[in-house]
Amino acid sequence: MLKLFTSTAYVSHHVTPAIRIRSSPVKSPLLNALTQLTGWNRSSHELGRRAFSSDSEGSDTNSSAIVSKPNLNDCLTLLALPLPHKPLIPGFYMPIYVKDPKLLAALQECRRQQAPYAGAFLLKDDASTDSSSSSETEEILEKLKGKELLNRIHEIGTLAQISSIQGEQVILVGRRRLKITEMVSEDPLTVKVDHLKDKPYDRDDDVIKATYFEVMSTVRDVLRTTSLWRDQVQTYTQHIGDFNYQKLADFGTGISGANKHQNQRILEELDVHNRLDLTLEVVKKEVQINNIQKTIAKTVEDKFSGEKRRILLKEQLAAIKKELDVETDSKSAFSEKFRERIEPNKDKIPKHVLKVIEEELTKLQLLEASSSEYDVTCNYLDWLTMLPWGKFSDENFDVPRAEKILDEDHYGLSDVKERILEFIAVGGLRGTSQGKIICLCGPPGVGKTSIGRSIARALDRKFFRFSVGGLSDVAEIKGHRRTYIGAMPGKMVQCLKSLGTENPLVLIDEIDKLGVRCQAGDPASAMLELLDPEQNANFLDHYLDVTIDLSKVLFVCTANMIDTIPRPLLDRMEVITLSGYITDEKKHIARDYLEKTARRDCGVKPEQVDVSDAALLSLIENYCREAGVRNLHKHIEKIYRKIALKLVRKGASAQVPAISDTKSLAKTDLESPETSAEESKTEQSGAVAETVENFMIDESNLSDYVGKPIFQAEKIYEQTPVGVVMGLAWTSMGGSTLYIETTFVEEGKDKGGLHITGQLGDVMKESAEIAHTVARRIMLEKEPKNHFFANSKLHLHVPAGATPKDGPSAGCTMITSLLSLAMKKPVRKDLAMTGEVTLTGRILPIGGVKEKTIAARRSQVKVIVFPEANRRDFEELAENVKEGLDIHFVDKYEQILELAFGYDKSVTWFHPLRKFLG
Ligand SMILES: Nc1ncnc2c1ncn2[C@@H]1O[C@H](COP(=O)(O)OP(=O)(O)OP(=O)(O)O)[C@@H](O)[C@H]1O
Repeated sequence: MLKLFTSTAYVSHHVTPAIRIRSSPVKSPLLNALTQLTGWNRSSHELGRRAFSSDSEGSDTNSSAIVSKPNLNDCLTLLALPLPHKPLIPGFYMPIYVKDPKLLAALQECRRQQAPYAGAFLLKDDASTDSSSSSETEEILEKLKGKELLNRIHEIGTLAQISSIQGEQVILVGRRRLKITEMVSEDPLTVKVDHLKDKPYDRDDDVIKATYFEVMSTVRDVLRTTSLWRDQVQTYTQHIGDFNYQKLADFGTGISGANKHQNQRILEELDVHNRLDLTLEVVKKEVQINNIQKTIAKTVEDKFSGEKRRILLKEQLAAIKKELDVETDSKSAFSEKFRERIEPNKDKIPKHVLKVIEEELTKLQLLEASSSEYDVTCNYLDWLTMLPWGKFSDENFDVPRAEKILDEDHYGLSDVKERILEFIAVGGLRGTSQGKIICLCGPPGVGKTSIGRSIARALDRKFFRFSVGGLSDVAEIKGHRRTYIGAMPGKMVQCLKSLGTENPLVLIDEIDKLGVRCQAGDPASAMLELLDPEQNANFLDHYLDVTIDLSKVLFVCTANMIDTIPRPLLDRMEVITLSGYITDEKKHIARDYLEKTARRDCGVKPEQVDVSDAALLSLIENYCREAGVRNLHKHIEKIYRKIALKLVRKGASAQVPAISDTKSLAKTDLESPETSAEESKTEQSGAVAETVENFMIDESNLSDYVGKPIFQAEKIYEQTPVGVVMGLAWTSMGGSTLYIETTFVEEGKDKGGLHITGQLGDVMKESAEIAHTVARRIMLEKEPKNHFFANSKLHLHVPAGATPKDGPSAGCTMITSLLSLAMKKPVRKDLAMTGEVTLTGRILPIGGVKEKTIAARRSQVKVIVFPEANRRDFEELAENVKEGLDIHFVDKYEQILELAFGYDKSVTWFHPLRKFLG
């Protein structure tokens, strides 16, 4: 029996509830017809002609095996069966459900009378009903009878063989095309029909042939994708006959997913070529749908396999990470890590911190691992648990050891060292050195930072340095709030984390250059909170959000001047001044420290270079006059670099040991001069030493190494001319000498006046005016007839004109310069002076006594005049600074007159003054 599973075909594309048959596919193997179909090509055309040459009548003959009785042509009056969803294509099965008992009985009667045929007609769409609702369509079918039904069905349909009737289910097999001609009876609807014949066509027409081949090839494509249809081919050809043009068209339509209208249209088409065209359209669409279906299936499959692969890889990665102990991304691993960190010193962690850690750990468990909040919490916990809660390095208050360390690292600075030792001694007695902020103040390069490092070494504390020069963002000190993206804790928390102890020595560099209050906050207040011993036991970093105890931290600040340090900060500091080095000190530092470091850094052996004392002196005097030694260090390095190059060029490098050897040698030099001397002696005695080149650097060839001298002598005049006096000034770079020059411009009755130049600040300008008034008064007192000041226009200048200057301390120098001009007498040789003067001629104290003394020595000054009030400052100076100087302390200007001009016995009005001075 023929079994074509139209229902299965519909299931794949159209779910048709009315057709509820579920038959199992035919299990017979692929037969020749399939082979023929799938292997069909143009070369087998002849075969094709033979196979498909039979016409529809012929096919009827072929199919007589199943439709043996009666002759189909006799079936002209038939029961009309309405089909709700699809017309019946000839050659295909269709199960239908007949609920009308009358119709069912009539159908059974037909079967019994050996004329098992009926007409199957597609129900037309009704505009008033929703054709898509199959249940409604069935209801309508039940109600429609007679004429009404006739009007609702298409007049062209199919002669259907009633294959079987089981209960309500009737299985029909399409045989031929029919057309209703008239109604015979109403219930059940019986009609008269004409059997339709295809229009005649030319089988050898190229176009129809080509269309046929195209339909064939497309059907083959459809069959390739659906194995089910392959079986249908076999069955179809077996029972209906080979594929002629018409049958191929019907077969293509039957297996396609075309809708009922397309199917009906093809059914009604009697022109074979047109029918083939229409079939081609629907099978092509079928191929397209199949392709889309394949793509969708593949995408879904890929997606599934990709996702599965990802999960698998993730699991593998987690396992590998766990194995390598780098498991960090899972919640439990993180929590475990944080717990492991806090567990050993849980008792030392402050309670409030421990509480926050626990809270955050609980929160971590509730968060989604992919959320940003999760990352923030992890980072926060990382910081909290990494801090050295309750960890301290043991402090060392051994004063002799500290003294040794300080001496080892720095030459001189005895007063500074003494202050530091006092500090350590106090710390030893108290058992702690906290609660103090040391501020090392002095010009650049005097060793403030390196002293800070030495203090840390002496106390056995860890060292951390951060510069606050120009810092204006408070977040640098106090951290960002955690809500900001990329938030970080402040410098202090970073310091504690990196050092791992709660009591390091923190060097805050350039505190005098702290940024000003701005939008980002007031850095001075933040610094105060950080440094103040009263406040810093509960320092609150914005990021950490829990208070931390910084009272154990020893803060050392450095500054170039104290004037710009915020007052509240300065108040809490213990200022230690480093005022710069005199030539002699610089010489020692250069010899014992800088030369050794430079030698080590350049890989030169001690016996290869000899820098003479005179060369060093010239270097200090003519190249590196500043208070510190950083520039001197650079110049010495320059010399050694040039020597290294010369050595290499001359091939001496062959004898110079490898860099690492020289480094270790140089290091030994630094650590123990005696050992290095011995070593070098031994080497000198060896064969290598004989070949080593020796460079001698003295005053004469110094410029070959460091270029032309930068400084001319500060001393412009051997003997200061009339109207010129040497003053002493202080700058943040150290002390310096400066000349005050006054000259006569023009004379005229009551034309007396003073013109001032030299980039002087307001204070210094006022000072010059005061000096003019005081000088005029003194002259009037001593020589009433001298009207020099009243009638002379004068000009006062302070070189160098490009350098801005200010301050009152040049007052006495200006008066002396004016008087020298008035008296036309130069002041005594080698004299320098400093001191503020009041209008009544009193001398007020000045600052920078040490720097000024050092500057005076540098300019070969022998006699210095200081205010009486500065006597103590001077007496505190080291002996080597004071040595060989003739210092005079004055509190009235008249005393300076005697010192400056007393050498000239012709000035009679000095004598009473000399008596006064004793
Ligand atoms: N008394 C000294 N003995 C030995 N070396 C010294 C001495 N003073 C300074 N130095 C050396 O001079 C160099 C510069 O010192 P340092 O950097 O400490 O200066 P600073 O005062 O901190 O300068 P700045 O104010 O510019 O920061 C360092 O190499 C230091 O070792």
